Amino acid sequence: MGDIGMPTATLGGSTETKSPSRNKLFLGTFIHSKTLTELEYLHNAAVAVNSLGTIVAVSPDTDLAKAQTTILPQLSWLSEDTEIIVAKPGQFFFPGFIDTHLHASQYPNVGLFGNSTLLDWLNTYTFPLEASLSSLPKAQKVYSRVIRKTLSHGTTTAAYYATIDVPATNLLADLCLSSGQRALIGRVCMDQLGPSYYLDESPAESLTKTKQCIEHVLTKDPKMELITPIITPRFAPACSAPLMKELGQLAKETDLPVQTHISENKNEIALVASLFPDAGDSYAEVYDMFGLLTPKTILAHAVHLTEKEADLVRERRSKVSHCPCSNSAITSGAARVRWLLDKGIEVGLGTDMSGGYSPSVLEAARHAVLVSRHICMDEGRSEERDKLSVEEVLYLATRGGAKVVGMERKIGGLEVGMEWDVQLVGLHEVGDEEEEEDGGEEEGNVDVFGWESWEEKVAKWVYNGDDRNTKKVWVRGRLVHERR
Ligand SMILES: Nc1nc2[nH]cnc2c(=O)[nH]1
Ligand SMILES: [Zn+2]
Repeated sequence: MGDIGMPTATLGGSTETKSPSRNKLFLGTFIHSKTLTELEYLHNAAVAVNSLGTIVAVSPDTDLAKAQTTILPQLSWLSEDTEIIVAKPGQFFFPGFIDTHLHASQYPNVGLFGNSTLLDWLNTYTFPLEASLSSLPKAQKVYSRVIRKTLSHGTTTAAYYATIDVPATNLLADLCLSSGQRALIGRVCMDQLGPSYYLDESPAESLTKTKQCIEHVLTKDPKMELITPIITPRFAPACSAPLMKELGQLAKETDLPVQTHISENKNEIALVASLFPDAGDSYAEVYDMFGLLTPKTILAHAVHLTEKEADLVRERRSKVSHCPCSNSAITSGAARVRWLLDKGIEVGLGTDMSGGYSPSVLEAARHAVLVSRHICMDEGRSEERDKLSVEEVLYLATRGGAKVVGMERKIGGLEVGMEWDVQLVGLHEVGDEEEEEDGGEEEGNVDVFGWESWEEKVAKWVYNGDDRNTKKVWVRGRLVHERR
């Protein structure tokens, strides 16, 4: 595929992902998930990241002087060639968030959903906006902004839906490349249910256009170092059987990931049952019939799955993106995350903008905590373990998300061999006169008084933090956001 024929002065193409950068040494406190329930805290530690963005050393109890006499010689790095980044007291490095489900094209509509529910929300708010992004200047404006906004909230990897439009979808891929955000990019496939002005004309056309977008990404980032194409049947009601069959076949041939929605809303489920009577009232079975339940399939929502469906999802090793903000906003229901996890299904978090009202994975994490508490209350259960903890939702936002997008060996944690996709988080320490002279804006919403444990600081961040606490963000070792 060639270029898209519009002003793309900011686009860097494949060279961006390979641009030489310096070796870096990070010093300070590092926090990441050790297990689903446990965070690991490394204080006064040093992490060395090579010029390719890969972590090559993690050394606890190492200050700058020690790092200079131990780590750097071991790596044959010269001090003067190494960039040193030191976290201030109270700051900590944390893996970048992985948003396993969001619609880049819907970003202008965040917060706009009124009292709608899924099917009328799609017709009233969503399809008209998505269709309008066939205007490339408009797509450029929206996509540039959504990338900047999500990076500023610490999202280093995003599984994006674009629209049905090929040039605009390719533009989103180009902009992620030039901005340095790791992304899965999906052209939306839909050949039924939508309005006549926003539909693929036929299964064949949908397949051809999907292949064009895949080819575009593979031309720009042949090794999929930063961008991965993802096959994206919108959801079963919007895809004919022949289209889903073609897409299932494509997934098999290419071994690419797949993303779609499942069991989000009760009317949607009834619609699927009426459209696909052969699936025996099983939404999951519809996807399975067409080869779309693969180990690389991301299923957004899974709110109303039956026991049998969840078992099928587990058997196929497909993954679930939990989108609590969206499920509350458009009143879809409460997904039973503990139940999914107990079954052995991998779960990550999704903002699902703009069904979800916020670009922040941190917001999704705290909302996941609250939804899990509502599930306890609704079912009249009081078992502590039904509730998701701060540690658990941070796992879902990082390591869990990495498993959902199939990148658990690369991202989500801070081990040697992983890539440096990291955010530097800073909380406001009360009494820091210098900061108080800021006038408040940069202090953010989290006040730390000095007597909190690190576990308490992290909990305060999860419940009250926002983008003001995200001071810097790196992807593959490249600084992609800095709060000034
Ligand atoms: N939340 C959500 N669910 C969907 N189901 C089909 N399309 C969509 C969408 O754009 N958002
Ligand atoms: Zn969605």
